[in-house]
Amino acid sequence: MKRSACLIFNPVAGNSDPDQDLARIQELLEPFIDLDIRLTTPEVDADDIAREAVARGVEAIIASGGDGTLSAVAGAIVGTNIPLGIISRGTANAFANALDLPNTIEAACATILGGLTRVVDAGICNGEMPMVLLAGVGFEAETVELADREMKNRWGMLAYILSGIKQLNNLERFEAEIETDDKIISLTAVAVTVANAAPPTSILAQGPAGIIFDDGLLDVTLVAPENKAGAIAASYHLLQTALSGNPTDRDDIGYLRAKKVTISADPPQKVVVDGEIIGMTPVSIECVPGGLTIFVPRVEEEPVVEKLTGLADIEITLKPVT
Ligand SMILES: Nc1ncnc2c1ncn2[C@@H]1O[C@H](COP(=O)(O)OP(=O)(O)OP(=O)(O)O)[C@@H](O)[C@H]1O
Repeated sequence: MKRSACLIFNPVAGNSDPDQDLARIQELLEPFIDLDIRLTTPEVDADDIAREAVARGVEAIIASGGDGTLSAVAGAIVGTNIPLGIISRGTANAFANALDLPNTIEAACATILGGLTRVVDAGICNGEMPMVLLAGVGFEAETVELADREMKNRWGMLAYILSGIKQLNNLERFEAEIETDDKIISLTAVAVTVANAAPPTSILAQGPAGIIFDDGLLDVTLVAPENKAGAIAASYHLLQTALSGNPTDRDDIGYLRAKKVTISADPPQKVVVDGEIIGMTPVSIECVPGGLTIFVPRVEEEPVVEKLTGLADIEITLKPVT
């Protein structure tokens, strides 16, 4: 029997032609999946459509849009066991990058058609708001707020970097208190980030490097430089941490893992969750182990790590298979 899925499609996400994108998705998926296509509008958000699809008991949900759309759909289906397909068409594609998912339409559709699923963690903020990627307090929230729609349209991914650089001039330190299951930590910080999953570009989350999104724990990074020069050095170091996969060893950056984290700040700081400002501190975030089921690509076969051709006088004798 043909599979079926509700496709939630944001027609204004990213910079590509939405009609072409939708036609391509239909061309790739519809031979194999009956698609119930729902477009988001300024009035009807992706999470409303997703909740309605869950209530109808759909077999699978496919979300296509920028990080806002993907997070909204994922958040609405946390805990439902309905498999989620992701087709990224946004500016940063943090969602796909954080969860090791492809970010072209073709590869994303192939992943959905492959049918392989993986259970990953989610998070819940203040007991009610779902979180899939990360919550940022302080610097990250201010940076996200600066990178508005116009800037993203104009500069794409660079918008976040430019607003980060701009924000360095208004660097504000605050007294942070971080409470976990077994500790209360007080320090003067510029950013506290709580990640369930994070792409390498979310540098303020990279204290531990390699963030694990199915271990039942949240990864907390504390960034506490004393001044702007320290903040620049710490940011650069975190970028290297992300790229190398080695945890930080700087004195002004700390990290820990916890199931639940509560952050207070003096003065109170803005809080951003999955790219949206949700309010001010205090904020509480708890891990929801195994909260999401997503379609994932098949693990690539190991690349060939042998090259023996072309060597002068080489002789190779194959041994019998034992
Ligand atoms: N038909 C529509 N017309 C106008 N706005 C819409 C429509 N559908 C959704 N939206 C708005 O789009 C926003 C979500 O956009 P989304 O994050 O998916 O894309 P993006 O902003 O291009 O991506 P990114 O965050 O990666 O830059 C929400 O604010 C939502 O209200």
